[in-house]
Amino acid sequence: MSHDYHLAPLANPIHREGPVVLLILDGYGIGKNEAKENPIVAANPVVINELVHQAKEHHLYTRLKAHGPAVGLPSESDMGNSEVGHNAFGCGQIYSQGTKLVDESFASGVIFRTPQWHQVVAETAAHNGTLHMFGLLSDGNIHSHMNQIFKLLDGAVESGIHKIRMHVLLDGRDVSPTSGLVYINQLEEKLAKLREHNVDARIATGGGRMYVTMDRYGSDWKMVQRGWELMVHGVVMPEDVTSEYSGYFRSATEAIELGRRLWPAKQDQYNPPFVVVDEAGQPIGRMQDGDAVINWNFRGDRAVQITQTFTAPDAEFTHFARGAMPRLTYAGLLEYDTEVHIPRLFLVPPPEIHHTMGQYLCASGVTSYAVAETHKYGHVTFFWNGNKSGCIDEHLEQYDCVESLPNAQTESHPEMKAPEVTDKLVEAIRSGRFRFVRCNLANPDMVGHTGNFQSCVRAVQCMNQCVERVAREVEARGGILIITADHGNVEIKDNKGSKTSHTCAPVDFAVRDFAYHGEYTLLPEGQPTADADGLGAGLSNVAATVMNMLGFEAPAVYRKSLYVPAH
Ligand SMILES: O=C(O)[C@H](O)COP(=O)(O)O
Ligand SMILES: [Mn+2]
Ligand SMILES: [Mn+2]
Repeated sequence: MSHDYHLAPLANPIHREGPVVLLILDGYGIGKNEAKENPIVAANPVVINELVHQAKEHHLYTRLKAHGPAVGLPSESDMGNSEVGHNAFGCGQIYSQGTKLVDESFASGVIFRTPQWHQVVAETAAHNGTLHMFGLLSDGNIHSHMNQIFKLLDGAVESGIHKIRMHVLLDGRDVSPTSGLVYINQLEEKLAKLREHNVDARIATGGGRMYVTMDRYGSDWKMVQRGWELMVHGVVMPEDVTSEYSGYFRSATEAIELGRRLWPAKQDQYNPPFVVVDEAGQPIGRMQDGDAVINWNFRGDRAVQITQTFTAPDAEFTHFARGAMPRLTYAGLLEYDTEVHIPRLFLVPPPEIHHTMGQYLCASGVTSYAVAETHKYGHVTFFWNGNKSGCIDEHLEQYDCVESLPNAQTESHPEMKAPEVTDKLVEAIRSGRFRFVRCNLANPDMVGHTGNFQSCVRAVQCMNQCVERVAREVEARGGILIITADHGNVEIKDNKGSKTSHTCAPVDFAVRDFAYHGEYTLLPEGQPTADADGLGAGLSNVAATVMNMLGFEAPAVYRKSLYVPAH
């Protein structure tokens, strides 16, 4: 039987003139009350603080868990991230996320019994080819994990593959900013062991993830081109070659150490690209007809473009000239886009997210609006809608995207495009056309990833101005404003720039209802929710809560609402 998406009305619904506006301050976690380590405290965002204060006074405040099992990740030590956070907001449930599904597939051995795995192995063997593997080299567990990379290597060797080339993207964004060599050393050790068993396994190319390969939402295809040239053609693009930095080295370590000496302030995420060459100066990992390629990242947003580059036919690929295309078998660790099916070949099926809030609201005739800048546009649309792009119902929904500045300008322009996103948001609220409005402001996260304390302070000050404008408009319309976040990031930094990653911090959930007459409160902080899993209030409890505010019963499959009617 098909699922009924009509929401039942709440027994005593509240009625508000204006919309319910959910403002996600991306990466704005709750940290220590210390100005020297918390840019939020240093910035003193009086409007946001006052909003939180008022919400607490009216019992319209709680804290939400935004990491670990509360968002479908394997353990309490897993920090939250935008994908799992926005999935949880948008679907009101907790699904086992990609990394967990991959771990489970390794544990059961299923991954190596799939026809897809056999295809990769068979194609490589049939052409006496090389298996190339690439992706983010760290244990950040947001896009990839070292343990999974090692298990793939073991599986390949057990399946009889005898030549492997690794193309590594240094992280420094989900792990500490210059930890790259730690992971390189671990990998080199592993590859040396494989070589002892007559497997020709080596690191062939590399570069920083935010300079090479891992673009998202089409914001900078040049990054993807750099990665393509490195991995496929064994070429460092001319703009990255100087008299001091040739781009071609005998090992990854040699390349990284030279980069560190030349640019001591550069973080791994921006590490210059390099190609490893043999004694004759020839790249050791250029891709050839009959080779196979595995992308070991499990998260989709930053894996889609490089995957398209590997797999799209000429007629469909317009982003740059790919040059001679070897015939390759390409597989993703996961399917990165479940709608367009990118890639066709993948080793572990991704989470299938059903019953999203958008499906229910559309079926119930609720109008909604979503806006963000490019860096986060897919978060508030694609991830929000259970990894589906586009509107669910174009008559009821409008999604807007404000074009981001290039990544490299985030640190020097910490306001990013927040003022422009706020313009759109305010306009949407003012239009009176939408009952539910959601917006992601990217700054606390994107600037947080630079690690620059002063930029973070400016980002938070900018957030404060944006929130002030939004609050004024929501007040004028007689609506409800909710401030929350998808995970922590900006709330802990230092003056050395050594903290660039997300955190396991909880986040605020603060409601400012401009026509409030005490009709409801929120379940107080620390109080168990009505959910059987005992996980406590988390991001996945937001959807049911918002549905109640919009005057509907939440679906039975959802985690429970935090909305507590007064009577
Ligand atoms: O991809 C990134 O930028 C980081 O690895 C994670 O950040 P996000 O989860 O906030 O997008
Ligand atoms: Mn985020
Ligand atoms: Mn982030």
